[in-house]
Amino acid sequence: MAPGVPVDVFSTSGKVNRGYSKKAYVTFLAGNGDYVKGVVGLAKGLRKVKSAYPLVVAILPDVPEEHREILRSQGCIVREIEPIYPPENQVQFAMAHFVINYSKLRIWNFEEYSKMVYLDADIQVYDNIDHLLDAPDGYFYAVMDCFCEEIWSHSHQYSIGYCQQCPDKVTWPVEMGSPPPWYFNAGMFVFEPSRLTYDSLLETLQITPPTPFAEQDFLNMFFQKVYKPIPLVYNLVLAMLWRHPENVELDKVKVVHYCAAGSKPWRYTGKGANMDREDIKMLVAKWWDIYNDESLDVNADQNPVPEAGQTFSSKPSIMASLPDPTVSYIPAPSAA
Ligand SMILES: O=c1ccn([C@@H]2O[C@H](COP(=O)(O)OP(=O)(O)O[C@H]3O[C@H](CO)[C@H](O)[C@H](O)[C@H]3O)[C@@H](O)[C@H]2O)c(=O)[nH]1
Ligand SMILES: O[C@H]1[C@H](O)[C@@H](O)[C@H](O)[C@@H](O)[C@H]1O
Repeated sequence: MAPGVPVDVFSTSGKVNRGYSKKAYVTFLAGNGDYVKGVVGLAKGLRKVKSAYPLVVAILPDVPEEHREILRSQGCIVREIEPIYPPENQVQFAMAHFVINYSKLRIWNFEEYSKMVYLDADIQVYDNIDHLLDAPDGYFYAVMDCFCEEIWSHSHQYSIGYCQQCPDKVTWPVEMGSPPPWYFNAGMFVFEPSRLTYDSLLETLQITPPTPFAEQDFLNMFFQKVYKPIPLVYNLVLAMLWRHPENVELDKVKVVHYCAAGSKPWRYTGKGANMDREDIKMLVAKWWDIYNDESLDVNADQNPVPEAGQTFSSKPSIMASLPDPTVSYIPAPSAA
């Protein structure tokens, strides 16, 4: 199969899943801010699509007990993890708000699970995707990213207008060598926890300079050889709606990633570039329908779901101790 062509995960002739098979979804939560709402929404979304697997929440120590209790009452398995930082004195090279995401690497240590689907807290699942947990072992499955938003302005791709979503529109200049490897968005991926991989990830991180998209760049580099792109219905990065509408069939999308600036449903005001689009308004309303649906609560009468508009401090306390970026970014290894 040509590289970069999303695979049908069931027809792949890779290694077959064997052995014990405890499987789960996993997400990540840091700080005492409002991302807990995202996790609550996700837990309810998974319940709505009748997922057969639990949602594990890997939380940093700065998540308050009150929020942990909200998650437990929503049926989540709460697992505290220690933060991971990139090598000392180099945090200023990553985008400050993404540095905390290196901690996601701890989920490779959840060895009691044979396979997991990782989902960011700003993701919602609108269709059952349990079948991803039956994909052949030995690969890292994720959806290819789009380089067209300004947040990519540090990259060569952005500067020449190249995007892997439409590689024939602006082709990769021959004088720049081979085109960069396929690059995935790390808000959603399918992986196998493993102590060996975990140790190797942490060791490699120690000798890898941080880059703008933090763990996302790092995972792209680390799993480059075993990466299998899967169709974008498994992680619709919202910018695809206005950057590559020809690639999107919205009614078929199973997983929506509210990662575009201003699109987090629980912070959505309608202001900002593209935020007044009808499709965005519809997707934000769809997220709220699930979040507010009391029939999806585990114990509807005992559930302290945060109220809409409830205020939270927005910066994880662990990040408060990190310096803001002061120097220009090192381009990502595989996105540069
Ligand atoms: O205060 C915070 C900030 C982030 N998060 C967690 O970290 C995830 C990623 O953060 P954002 O959703 O704010 O960022 P993006 O969606 O823009 O992030 C994208 O780029 C990041 C680069 O670090 C990661 O790879 C991430 O998975 C990918 O979707 C969140 O969903 C959430 O699970 C928190 O819990 N609290
Ligand atoms: O990989 C990046 C990252 O996830 C950003 O946070 C998001 O805003 C971009 O759209 C995406 O391309």
